[in-house]
Amino acid sequence: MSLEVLRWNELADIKDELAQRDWFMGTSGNLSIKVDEDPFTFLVTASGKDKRKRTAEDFLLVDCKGRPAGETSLRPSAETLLHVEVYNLTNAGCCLHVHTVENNVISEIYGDEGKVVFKGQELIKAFGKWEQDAELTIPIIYNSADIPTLARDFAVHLKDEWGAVLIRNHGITVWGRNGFEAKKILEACEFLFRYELLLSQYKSLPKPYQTVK
Ligand SMILES: CSCCC(=O)C(=O)COP(=O)(O)O
Ligand SMILES: [Zn+2]
Repeated sequence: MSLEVLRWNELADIKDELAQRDWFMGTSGNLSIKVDEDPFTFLVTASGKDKRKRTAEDFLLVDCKGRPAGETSLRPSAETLLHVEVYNLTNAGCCLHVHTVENNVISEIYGDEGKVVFKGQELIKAFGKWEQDAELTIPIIYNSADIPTLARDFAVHLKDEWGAVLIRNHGITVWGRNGFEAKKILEACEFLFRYELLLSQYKSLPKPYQTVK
């Protein structure tokens, strides 16, 4: 089996899992996985598809600038430039972008601060943060409609080989050294977002309802 087919199947499996969680509402989201270093190529989702379906036209191979690497009628994701930045600036092997209600609400609540910080949460260990008082900071960037501008703002936060950036009222983009790691980070982020929202709802209840009987 060629490396491209191997990576295709890996990304298709990740896509199926994220689809089962209903993380591709209204054709939103895009995924990519590195295939080769020389010449540099990666597979990226075709734009505007229903990502809950598994078809032979789900992904296309693109080059280091996000242009189709061969003859195809498929259009790479409109947000391919963000994936290009990930592979250009980090050692990542996979990049995932999803829109969920939870990541959008968190990005709006903390948007003016430009970041959301998590502390005292077991799941920040998914980011390799194992120290007692470790903090996880997820940057939040402005959702520029101009994709090159969005990609430039996003690229500022590409320091490590894994990480996450929220795009305000748009979604989250995560990356990792491989598909397993990127998915782990995405799941951890969505857990933390849901926890934060549930906890703030609970805290807003009048005192008697806060008492667990
Ligand atoms: C209908 S969602 C708007 C575009 C977007 O944010 C997205 O994630 C999906 O775009 P793509 O071109 O990758 O299908
Ligand atoms: Zn998007």
